[in-house]
Amino acid sequence: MITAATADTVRELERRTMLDVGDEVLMQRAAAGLAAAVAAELRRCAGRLHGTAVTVLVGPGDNGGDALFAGARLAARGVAVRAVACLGRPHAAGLAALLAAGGRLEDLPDDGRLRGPVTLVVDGVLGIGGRPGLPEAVARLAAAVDDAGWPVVAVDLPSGIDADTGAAPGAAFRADRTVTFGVHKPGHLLEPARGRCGAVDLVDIGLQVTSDEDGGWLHGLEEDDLARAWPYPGPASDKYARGVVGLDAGSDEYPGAGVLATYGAVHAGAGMVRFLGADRPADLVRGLLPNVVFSPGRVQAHLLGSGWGDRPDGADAVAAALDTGLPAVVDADGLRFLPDHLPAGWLLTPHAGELARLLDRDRGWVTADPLRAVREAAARTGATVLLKGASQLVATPEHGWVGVAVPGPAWTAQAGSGDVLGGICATLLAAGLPAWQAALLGASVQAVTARHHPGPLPPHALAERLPETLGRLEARSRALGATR
Ligand SMILES: NC(=O)C1=CN([C@@H]2O[C@H](COP(=O)(O)OP(=O)(O)OC[C@H]3O[C@@H](n4cnc5c(N)ncnc54)[C@H](OP(=O)(O)O)[C@@H]3O)[C@@H](O)[C@H]2O)[C@@H](O)CC1
Ligand SMILES: [K+]
Repeated sequence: MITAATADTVRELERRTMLDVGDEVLMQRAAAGLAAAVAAELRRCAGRLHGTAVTVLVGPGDNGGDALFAGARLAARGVAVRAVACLGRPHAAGLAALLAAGGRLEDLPDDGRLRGPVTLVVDGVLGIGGRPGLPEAVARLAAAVDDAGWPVVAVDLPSGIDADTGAAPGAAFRADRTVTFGVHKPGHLLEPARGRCGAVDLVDIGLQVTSDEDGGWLHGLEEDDLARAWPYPGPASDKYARGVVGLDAGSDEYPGAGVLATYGAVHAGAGMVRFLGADRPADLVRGLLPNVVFSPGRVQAHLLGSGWGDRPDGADAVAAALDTGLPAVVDADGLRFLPDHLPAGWLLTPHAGELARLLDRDRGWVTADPLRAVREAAARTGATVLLKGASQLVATPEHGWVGVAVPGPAWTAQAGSGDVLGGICATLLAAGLPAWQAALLGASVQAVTARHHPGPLPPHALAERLPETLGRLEARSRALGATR
């Protein structure tokens, strides 16, 4: 699990730690970790440290201070280090340390082009104190560094991104490796910023990262977390332990959504699937999946809404499902028929456009800060909300942190993926998982399956590969259990 905290929370953690150790110590710890990471990167790309040339781009704050102190450590080991002052006046003590170690300082060239030998670039322009975007001259430099193809190590985060939201609304650096300190930031987990970070190293600087009760925290699932948490059936599991799902998805106009949701539920390991939707999708499902049942009866969770279109009795169907007291997934068209308040055991699975409609906002408001949007949706509806997209976020009234599913390849963003995902999540609800966990595991298992298969695969074909993924994850969970 990757834990991330917003800039304000990080500053509070730092403030508390500084009371114990003093303010210089944290920066020296950060610089030592950064220098070690840059040295490892130099060995990887040049095979040595001595005789390599590192250009350290620095801004006016402590992010530049980290970079300058790290540069001093590298200079002391035979690396030719020059700092380029990109914004304002560089951190005084850091600059003094670099100059004393034999490094030098240059101004930002007017044309944004770096001259002289460059083995690697360190981006220490802006850190958590940075506003998103870069002044024009620095933006030109970032583009030139990108074009030149030099390896880039970012200090804390690639300058120009928004640390707290993962947005990159203007120019920003692109790193091969990002070295962060104490705790990850949301920008390391959330697209599009995540895509600019490269590999992320976390350096321990002694912050006490204990509380995750307030609203500033994110937890990013990794594949091993998914392997540990998936509810694999045991030898004694009957169909009710594995979960009986009632699917009311698809319509005569959009039958495919019903078929895809059923593929998701069946291949995620539902004990039994009752298909309770319209006739046309029911006929298609009957022809494809003979294990599905079509009569009403006992279920443990509902799926409503995928492919409903303009269904006249949509509100009645949602109200009837609420009356059962069972958990439910509400997807797509079903989201238009919600009452004012829902239980936290209900899971809403909108994409950005649907979430915007749900909150009476425009889509841009959601995409500018998906974290804020998913939190607001959970608070307003009372339900758990999975916001689908490049980063899949889960917020619930049950706790303050937001979950981020394992990221998948971009090709999974295709029509029908959400229908399959609805079926997977409904199966996990039926197996007894809380809605937030069903959402995180469901979105993650779909992403992990896609990661392990060369795509693009159509959503039903990806669903058919879920059992293979689950087999691999179960073996992994046994291996993890054995080494615990
Ligand atoms: N705190 C700690 O204990 C530790 C912190 N550590 C390190 O400190 C980093 C945070 O340092 P920081 O707070 O000094 O902020 P940082 O991002 O370097 O620069 C802010 C300056 O940039 C300016 N500015 C901002 N945006 C701009 C823009 N778009 N365009 C132009 N200018 C812009 C801004 O100007 P202003 O907002 O005042 O106008 C201000 O002058 C953190 O990421 C980590 O690396 C580690 O050492 C571990 C211990
Ligand atoms: K940076």
